[in-house]
Amino acid sequence: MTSYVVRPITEAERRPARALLSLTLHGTAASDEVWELVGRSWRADRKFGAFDGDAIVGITSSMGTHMLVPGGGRIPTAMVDGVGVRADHTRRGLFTRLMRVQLEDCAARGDVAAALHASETVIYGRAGYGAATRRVSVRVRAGRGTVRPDLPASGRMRLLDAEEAVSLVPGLYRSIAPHRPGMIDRPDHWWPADHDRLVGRDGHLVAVHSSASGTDDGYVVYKTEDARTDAEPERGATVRVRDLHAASPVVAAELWRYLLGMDLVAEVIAPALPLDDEVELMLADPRRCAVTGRQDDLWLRLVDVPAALAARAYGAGPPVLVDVVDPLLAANSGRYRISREGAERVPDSAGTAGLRLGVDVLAMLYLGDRAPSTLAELGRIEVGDPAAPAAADALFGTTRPPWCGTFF
Ligand SMILES: CC(=O)SCCNC(=O)CCNC(=O)[C@H](O)C(C)(C)COP(=O)(O)OP(=O)(O)OC[C@H]1O[C@@H](n2cnc3c(N)ncnc32)[C@H](O)[C@@H]1OP(=O)(O)O
Repeated sequence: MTSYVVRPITEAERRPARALLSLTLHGTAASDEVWELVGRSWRADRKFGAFDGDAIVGITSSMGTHMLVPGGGRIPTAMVDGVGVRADHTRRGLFTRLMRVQLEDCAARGDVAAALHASETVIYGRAGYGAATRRVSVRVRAGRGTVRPDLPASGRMRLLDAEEAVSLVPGLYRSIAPHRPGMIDRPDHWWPADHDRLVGRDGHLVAVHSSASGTDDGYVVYKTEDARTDAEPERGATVRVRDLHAASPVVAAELWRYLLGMDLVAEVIAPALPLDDEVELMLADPRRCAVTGRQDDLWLRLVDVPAALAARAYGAGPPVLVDVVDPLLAANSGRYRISREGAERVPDSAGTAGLRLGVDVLAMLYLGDRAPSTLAELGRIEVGDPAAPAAADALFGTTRPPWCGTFF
């Protein structure tokens, strides 16, 4: 029986740990050229490995940042950016051990939440994560005049070279986002692997919109794939949007006008837009836009439930007593009073709980994505007071659905 050691990785183990992650995700280890950028994002800090002797066979990794919550507050958040166990060591409890060590480390650092994009939906619920934001994928048939001609055209678009794309976009992202719950600050070391590498080595392009007064107010990172063949020379290219942020819907429309109006382009695919995205409202013929998918996006784990509940704002609704159950981080389990004025922990003897729910389910309603009443009807929340689900809907509901808008 193998006895594994779970511990922080050392500086020298960074590259093998990254190669392991790639292996578990069926990718290939970074070449020296790619590692030059990826390595800058892959710090030893906040990484835990599971070791079989000297060999690293499991990894979990995160970066520290802040996430916007309803009401405009920001909570310290761990962006969990890499989890994997080597195929010949799975189903022996290594993931379970790695999650526990990572969450304890997050709690010790003062992270109020941890967040990730899951490769599969069945994995993270057992560690207390819940799907907290969703995204839609759209495909728009391209062509000039696709964007409504009456939409006011303003400012201009310009294409950046790779060097400008590396130096300009981080500041532009900071000036435009985050503006809705679920969005995060992008740490400095997020950029080398997830932006610089794409624009420098992977053929992604960046187009920036500036207003009539010359202020940059939107950008899109995209890649084109030429689909023309000898048999189908008229077939246009596909444009894949990687990252699009705009200071207003009018600026977003200008970015779409640019993408859809490029020569030799047949379609534009954007795989990670907010649930309430307005692309079809920008089009002369809304049916040129097909929603091709809708799925979970950010999975959230409330590490410090009292701090998380206190950090967000609540809508107008009668107060509700909520019992939270957290088998992994037991300090979170207990009774909370949520009201328009805020949230506070109360003794278990204080009244009767209106709702009782797991910490994973709390994550699903924390940013406003899911209505407590729906989760109660589907048996995910126990109801102690029949008036509580509607009251919780009013308290937790937000005007716009949450969205992350950053892949990590
Ligand atoms: C943020 C990100 O990085 S997302 C990327 C996540 N990584 C991957 O998808 C890479 C491929 N998969 C893997 O590396 C591994 O299978 C992991 C990390 C998902 C799971 O690692 P393991 O060490 O096998 O998990 P562990 O043995 O702790 O399993 C715990 C429980 O989860 C279950 N489980 C684990 N993975 C899966 C899965 N993919 N599907 C269904 N159940 C699973 C196990 O059966 C076990 O259940 P039990 O407690 O009822 O017995």
